[in-house]
Amino acid sequence: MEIFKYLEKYDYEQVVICQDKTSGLKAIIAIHDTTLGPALGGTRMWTYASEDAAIEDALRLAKGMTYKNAAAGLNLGGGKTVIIGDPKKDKNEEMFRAFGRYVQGLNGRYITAEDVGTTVADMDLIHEETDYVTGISPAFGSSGNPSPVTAYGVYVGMKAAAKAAFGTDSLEGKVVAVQGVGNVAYHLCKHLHEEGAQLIVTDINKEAVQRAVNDFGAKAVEPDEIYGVECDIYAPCALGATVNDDTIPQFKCKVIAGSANNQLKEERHGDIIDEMGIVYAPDYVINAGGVINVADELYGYNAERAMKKVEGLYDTIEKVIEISKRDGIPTYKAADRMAEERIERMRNSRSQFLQNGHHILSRKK
Ligand SMILES: NC(=O)C1=CN([C@@H]2O[C@H](COP(=O)(O)OP(=O)(O)OC[C@H]3O[C@@H](n4cnc5c(N)ncnc54)[C@H](O)[C@@H]3O)[C@@H](O)[C@H]2O)C=CC1
Ligand SMILES: CC(C)CC(=O)C(=O)O
Repeated sequence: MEIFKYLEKYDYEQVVICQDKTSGLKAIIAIHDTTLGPALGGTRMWTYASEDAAIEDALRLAKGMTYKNAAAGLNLGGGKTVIIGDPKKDKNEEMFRAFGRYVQGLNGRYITAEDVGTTVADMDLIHEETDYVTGISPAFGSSGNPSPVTAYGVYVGMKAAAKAAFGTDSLEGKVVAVQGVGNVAYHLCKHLHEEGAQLIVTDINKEAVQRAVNDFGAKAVEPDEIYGVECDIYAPCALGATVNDDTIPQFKCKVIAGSANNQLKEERHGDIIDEMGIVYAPDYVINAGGVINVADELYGYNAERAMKKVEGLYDTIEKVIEISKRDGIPTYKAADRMAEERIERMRNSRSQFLQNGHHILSRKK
């Protein structure tokens, strides 16, 4: 990968490569844009096919966080970390402590949290080395695992998308095909089941599938069958890029709304599904519940306040759909426009000199 060419193309600020031989830590912290504030985004631990694939994932996810935080109205920029390794086998205490020291070294430019493959316990270890970590144990006055809150945000956002597609936001009787029934999707399935939706689920983890079958009466299908099942809504809740040239011709859904980051393999796939009349709830808008929740910790965590903001994702999805209709553009472009406009407004807003302790004047005292 020609890294500087890529960084320049999408205007990244910084990439930190972290290595700690003793613990086996190999991590990439990507900071995309801090116009709105410090970069907040989770840490993913995953086995990547190559180092290039890991770097590319970190970069794509970090940029997604810039847009997610901006669209969610947070005063935060976008960043993300990937740790290369198998979260089931390769974790150790020293690894997360070593990573915590790298985060501390960035002195608040980047704040981390959970993502795929990392847990509250991992965040607690990072917290031993730095305060720039969220989603730590509630015992520390923190918000804990963001997944149930992300799931609630996806649920309300799905209802808003359903309203645009079916004329009602009721999900009773709707068939929802859920790909990946992990941390977020298990809770999503619970909300959907309670509202009377019918669930079709898949996962590469057979136990996860069985749990959804037992708890919610879901119908299980094989991983490669999920795209073509008869359903009203496809909810991608595993990894990214599942809306692509191979899957689109199989889709029978009228709505795509799920928690996965980077659902469109390429932007043109967002154009194709739009032409097919599928209502797409842009990934980084609908899955912002978790980051909204952990970001609240920066003000002193208040669960009620955070949930109120997460409920607002219904209106945000409606707004994106409105912009899409008004401007005749696909929803993914409408979301980008909304996020970019906010960043631009803040970048261009008048700045007045403030004595903030960092200016040369403060050294004169
Ligand atoms: N946890 C959170 O609060 C947030 C998560 N997200 C995104 O939502 C997605 C899910 O996150 P989590 O539930 O936390 O992760 P998770 O790791 O708990 O769940 C993902 C599930 O997908 C399954 N999976 C992986 N590849 C698959 C495939 N090819 N076919 C079927 N199943 C497959 C895994 O076995 C796992 O059960 C990720 O893309 C994540 O980045 C986004 C925002 C916040
Ligand atoms: C708290 C998080 C789950 C933030 C994040 O990394 C994300 O929303 O993808």
